[in-house]
Amino acid sequence: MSRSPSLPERPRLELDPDMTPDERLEALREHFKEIVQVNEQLTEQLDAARDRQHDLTDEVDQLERENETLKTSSLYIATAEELTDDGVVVKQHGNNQEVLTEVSPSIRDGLEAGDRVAINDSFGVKQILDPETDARAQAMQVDGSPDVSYSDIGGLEEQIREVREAVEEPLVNADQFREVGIEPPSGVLLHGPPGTGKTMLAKAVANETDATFIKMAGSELVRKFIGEGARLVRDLFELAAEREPAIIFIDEIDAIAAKRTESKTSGDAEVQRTMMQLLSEMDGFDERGEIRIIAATNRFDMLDRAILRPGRFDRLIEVPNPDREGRERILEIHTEEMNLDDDVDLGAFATETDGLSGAELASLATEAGMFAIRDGRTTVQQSDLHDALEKIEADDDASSVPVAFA
Ligand SMILES: Nc1ncnc2c1ncn2[C@@H]1O[C@H](COP(=O)(O)OP(=O)(O)OP(=O)(O)O)[C@@H](O)[C@H]1O
Repeated sequence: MSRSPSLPERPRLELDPDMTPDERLEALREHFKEIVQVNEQLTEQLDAARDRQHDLTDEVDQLERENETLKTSSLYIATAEELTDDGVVVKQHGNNQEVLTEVSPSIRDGLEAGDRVAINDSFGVKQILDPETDARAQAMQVDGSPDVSYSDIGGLEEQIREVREAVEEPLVNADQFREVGIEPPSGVLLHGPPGTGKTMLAKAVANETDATFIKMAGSELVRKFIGEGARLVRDLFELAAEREPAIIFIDEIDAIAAKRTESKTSGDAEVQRTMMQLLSEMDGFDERGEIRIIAATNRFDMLDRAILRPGRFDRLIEVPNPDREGRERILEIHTEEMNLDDDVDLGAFATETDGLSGAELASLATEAGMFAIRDGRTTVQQSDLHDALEKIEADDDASSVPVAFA
């Protein structure tokens, strides 16, 4: 560091009593000149000192910022598992270490079990992570106990049987598979038109096996989390390992596993990376314990065949639109809580709803209820069902105007 220059000497005025008035005046002028000179030198030094001070302040700011970054980067991510009178039980991500730690009252007030938190080296909770800024939390929907059961699903008996065999059995009777010496299917792919109950099937199997349901939507990975897809897929499997038994559900898998196109845009490269990560997670799946993986797609034709190879999504289950009996059962399920007039014949009505999906039948039931309310009634009549069907078909026609494929 450079040393600051020493201050100029203070000029001295030496007046001799024998001096003539002219000589005294001359001496005073000389002294004045010296003072002005020293003043100039001091002003220059002061300016230089100010510049230096400025530089040093910048340097201090910079160091403070670096210090902050160093401090924050040494925080670890954990989940607050349980709030007790003695403190908070946190589980660190990555190594699953659980510790009981103390937390300041200000943080404690806003903390809830299940929150993701940042902890320091000594496990002190430093901050609650804002779910809005947490891509992992945004990209994954985690449900400890989904409230869908097999009996809520209409018309998919064969599909339920297959899902139970491929997903539920290996989770519940892992020993039996081991003893017989066969590997259960790695991944199950549900394919079929929109709104036919694919998500319901995955949730129901999680519910039935007391597994955590973790959903990730392929389309969001490529639209919302550009550049983070591969990392989020890794996080997905990591989270499942933390929460096992777990069902990973990847909806709209076609968004990340579509056939390779000729174009080599950076977007494609990113999607490729995400898919490669998914494949490598699935290939290393055997050691993963009680985790099963289910994916769904409405665009089976678009899928890259690489994901269908043995050891990956090797059990395909088609989930079609419901047949007449299926539609009747779905209508029964969705009108169960409704006040239906005695004249309502769901069996007959089901015949008229050919081509409707489960989701459309569910909203048809709600619409019928709305027609009854509009008419000032508290019971739903057969005519309300017909009106609702007309409305749904009209909405359908309006929305089937061709749109550019995104
Ligand atoms: N088979 C069914 N039985 C009862 N309800 C159904 C059925 N299929 C769909 N539904 C109703 O439609 C809603 C949407 O269904 P779900 O999300 O499971 O469809 P999906 O096949 O996953 O659709 P998408 O392919 O659009 O994601 C359900 O919440 C339910 O109300």
